Order: sequence, then C-alpha cells, then structure tokens
Amino acid sequence: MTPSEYIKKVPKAELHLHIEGSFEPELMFEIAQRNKIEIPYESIEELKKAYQFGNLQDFLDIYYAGANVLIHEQDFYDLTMDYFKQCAKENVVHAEIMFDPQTHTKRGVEFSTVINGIQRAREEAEKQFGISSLLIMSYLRHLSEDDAFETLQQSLPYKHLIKAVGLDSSEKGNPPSKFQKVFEESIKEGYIPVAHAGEEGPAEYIYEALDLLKIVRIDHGNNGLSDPKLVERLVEEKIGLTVCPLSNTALRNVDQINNHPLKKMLDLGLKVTVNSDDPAYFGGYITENYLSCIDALDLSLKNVKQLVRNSFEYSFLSDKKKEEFIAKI
Ligand code: HPA
Ligand SMILES: [Zn+2]
Repeated sequence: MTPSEYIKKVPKAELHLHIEGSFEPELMFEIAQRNKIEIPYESIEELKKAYQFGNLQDFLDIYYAGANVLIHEQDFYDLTMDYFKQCAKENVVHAEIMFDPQTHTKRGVEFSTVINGIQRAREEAEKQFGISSLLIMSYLRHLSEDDAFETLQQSLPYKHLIKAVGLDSSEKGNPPSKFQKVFEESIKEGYIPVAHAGEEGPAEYIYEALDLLKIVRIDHGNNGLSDPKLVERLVEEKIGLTVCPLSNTALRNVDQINNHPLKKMLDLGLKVTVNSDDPAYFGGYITENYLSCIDALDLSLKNVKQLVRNSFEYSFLSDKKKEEFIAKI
C-alpha cells in the first residue's frame, strides 16, 4: 500500500483544529442570511478570494470577521456538525477541538450559547458517526489576562464538558508569561494546559509555555527547531507537537511545502502530529495535510504510520482508549 492510500483509509485523530476555522464560506453565507447579518463580500467566490494571507494577523482579522455571523446555539451546532461530517468522510475517529469563547462573548453572545451548540453536535457525532471528541477552551492572547480569568469563571459550570485550556491568536508580543496566573488557576480547576507557541514567535516562547504555563503539548512549535537544546528537551520529555503544514504555508511561516520541517522533526525524534488548524481558510482538512506532506517530503509508509500513531499517543484520551484506537491502525 502506498502512504497516500494508507492515510486516506486509516482511522486517525486530529489534535489541532479551531472550530471557528472550519467555517466554510457556504455555511457562513447561509448563517449570515438567516441571522440577517451583512458580510462585506458579494459572493462565496469573492470571499474565497480574500483568503490570501501575508502572516498570522492577516488571517486572524478575516477569521474573527467570519465568526461575527455566529449568534445562536443552532449556528454553533451547524458549524461543529459540518466539521464532524468531514471527519466521518475522512475517517477521523477522534478530534480534540479548540473553541475561542472570547471571540463570541466579546460580541454579546453568551458562553452557554457557544458551548451548548458545540456540545449538542459532539453528542450527535458520537451517536451518528461514532466519533469521539473533546474540547480545548482557548484563551485569546491579544486580550488581557483578566479577560482570560473572566472566561475561566464563565467556563466553570461547564467544566465537565471541557478537557483542556489553550492559548491562541496573535503570538508575537503576547508571550505565554502574560498568562501564567490564569493557567495556574486553570490547572487547579482540572484543565490540561496546552498553548500555541513557536508558530510565529521565538523558541523562547516555547520555554515559557513549558516552564511557566506547564503545558503538556505544544500547538505548532516549529520555531523550536532553531534551538538544539530545546529540541533535545522536547524529545526527552515527550512533548507532543501539533504541526499544521498547510497552515504554515498559508500563513507564510514556511515558504513552500517542499521546505516544511515535518520530516526533519520526525527524524529528530520529536513527537509530531499532523493537523489542519483552520481548514476552511488554509485549503484542506487533515487528509489533505497528510497528502501534501507525503508528496512534497516523500514521506514513507513508516513515517505516516508513526504520525498516525502519534495522533493517538499524544491525545488526551485515556490509556485504555489510546490502546483501543492504536490496535486498529
Ligand atoms: O493558526 C492560528 N494561530 C493562532 N491563533 C489561531 N486562532 C485560530 N487559528 C490560529
Ligand atoms: Zn491553531
């Protein structure tokens, strides 16, 4: 079997997916219409043409604007259900989904509206497709730590539905150290800590995420490669890295897919996984991310099997569940 044939069929897990980043233009237009919200594009085609990004901030501006049309519980259900339908098509059997409450609460949408819509879709996906999932509540790092504390408070009635906390949005100038206290408190509440680090920011931010936020998995982490001592530590401490190849090229953190460091990271013994990040904006869901790398980096079947295995190994599933899934790959 070729690596491409294998990846299309094998059951896999996705560990880095922003639900707001899976908002396809078709659904965005539909929801905008039913909520009577104007979007500044004439058509789906015109909107898609705007998806040209020079950096992370260019993307975030469009991503937050797109999320503006999400108002009702049903909107969050539809958004999440669309993602699960795609998972079912691609044989993604487990998904660890990030959501950004502040993107919505800042606009006056209740925390409960967001999480109830997402939760209903999770239950439906489990029932309809047998897909397992968990939630990572991500704090927006361009906002203040006090703001993140408020979000932590709002989440507490729903603690049983949320597995982990994350840190996303504009990385440069918003180091992990800014959120040390809220992560400490989040851990006390029982949330597992993860953070975006080393996507655009320096290796120093990865050290901060490890040492100050006590994170157990890093989202992206590419820029850690600039520091051999850090690489050694990440390997030794078995820190999972949720790498997102098509995101990296779309946001110009990597100039072209042929130069993506995924293979190098694997060869160094880093615990890398492949993920889609914001698939509606970056040109492909998880299978497409794998296929691009298989093609451009000439990944072997052994490489791809390792990546799929890592996607379960570095998930937040119980050891028993991990074993059950890994037995099927
Ligand atoms: O790729 C990303 N990076 C940082 N923050 C984000 N929020 C959504 N997607 C991203
Ligand atoms: Zn991300």
